[in-house]
Amino acid sequence: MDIVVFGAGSLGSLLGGLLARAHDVTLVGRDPHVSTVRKDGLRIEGEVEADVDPDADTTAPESADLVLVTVKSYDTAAAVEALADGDYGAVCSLQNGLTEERLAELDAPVVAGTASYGARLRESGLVDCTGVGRVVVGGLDRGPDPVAERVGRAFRAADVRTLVASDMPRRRWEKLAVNAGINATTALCRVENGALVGGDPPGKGENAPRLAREAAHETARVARAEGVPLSNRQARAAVERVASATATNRSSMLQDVESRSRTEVDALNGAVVDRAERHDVGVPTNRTLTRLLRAWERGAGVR
Ligand SMILES: NC(=O)C1=CN([C@@H]2O[C@H](COP(=O)(O)OP(=O)(O)OC[C@H]3O[C@@H](n4cnc5c(N)ncnc54)[C@H](OP(=O)(O)O)[C@@H]3O)[C@@H](O)[C@H]2O)C=CC1
Ligand SMILES: CC(C)(CO)C(=O)C(=O)O
Repeated sequence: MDIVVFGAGSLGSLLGGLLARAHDVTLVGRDPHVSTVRKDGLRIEGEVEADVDPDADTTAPESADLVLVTVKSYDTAAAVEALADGDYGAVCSLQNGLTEERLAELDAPVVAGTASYGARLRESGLVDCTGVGRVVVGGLDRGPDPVAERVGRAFRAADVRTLVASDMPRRRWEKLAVNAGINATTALCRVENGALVGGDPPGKGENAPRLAREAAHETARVARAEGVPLSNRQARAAVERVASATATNRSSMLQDVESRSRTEVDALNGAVVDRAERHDVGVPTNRTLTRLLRAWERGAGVR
C-alpha cells in the first residue's frame, strides 16, 4: 500500500516507521526531522527496534491509498486544508479526541481509529517506542466496514498489533471518557495517573478520583444522548482500568502543561461540552475542566 502519515511527530513517526517494514510510506512532518529521515533513514528504539527507510516530505503527496492523520487534534483543520485537493483511497485518524467529523470534509472514506502505542520523538530521525499497545480501526458507524478491514490488514502485514472493530462508536466514546477523566484531572492536579484510582487513605486524596469519575460519567451520558450505548459504570471502569495500568504515567496533558505547550482539551473535555449542548445534557465537570485548561493556556501564552 501507498501510505501517507500526516504529522510525523512521535506517534506518526513510530507507526509510519513500523508500517514502512511492509509498505511504501511517506512521512509528512517538519524539518530537521524530515531531512534527517530522507538522508539517514528512521531508527526506532525501545520496546520495538527497527531501522527503516520511508520517504519524507514537508508537504503531502497528491495521492495515496491511505492517509493516517497523526497531528495534534488542534491541527486537524490545517491538516484537512493541506489534504483537500489530494486523491486518497481512505483517511484514518489515530489522534486522541473526536476529530473524525473534520476529516469527513475530505473527499475520501473516513476510518475511525485509536492507538495505544506509546511514542516519543527523541531527536530528528530517532523515535522511541515507549509501549507496545494496539491500533483499533473500524467504521464510523456500527457494523463491519470493508475499508477499515483493508486498513487493518495493512497494519497487520507490518506486524503492528491491530484490531478491526465493528463497534467503533462505543470504543471511541469509551476512550473519550478515559481521556476526559484522566488527562484534564491529572494536568490540573499535577498528579500521575495512579492518583485517580481509589482514594487512599480513606477520606483523603479522594478529590482527584471523584473529578475523573464525574467527567467520565458525564461523557457516558452524552454518548447515550448520541445513541451510543456506554453506561456510566463502563466509563468509570475504563478510567479505573487505564489509570491502574498506567499508574506511573504522566498523562500527555500533564506533560503539555509541564512543558507549557497547548493541550488537546478542546478535542477532549471541550468536545464533550459541545456535544452535550446539542442534546441539552448538563456536563458541569467537563465545562469547568475545559474552562480551567483554556484559562491556563491563555495565561501561559500558548492559546
Ligand atoms: N505520542 C503518543 O504516544 C500518542 C499520541 N496519541 C495522539 O496522537 C496525536 C499526535 O500526538 P504526538 O505524536 O504525541 O504529537 P507530536 O506533536 O509529537 O506530533 C505531531 C507532529 O505533526 C506535525 N505537524 C502539525 N501540523 C503539520 C503540518 N501542517 N504539516 C506537517 N507537519 C505537521 C507537528 O509539528 P509542529 O509541532 O512543528 O507543529 C508534530 O511534529 C495526538 O492526538 C495524541 O493525543 C495517541 C496515542 C499515543
Ligand atoms: C491513556 C492515557 C491517559 C495514558 O496516559 C493517554 O492517552 C494520555 O496520556 O493521553
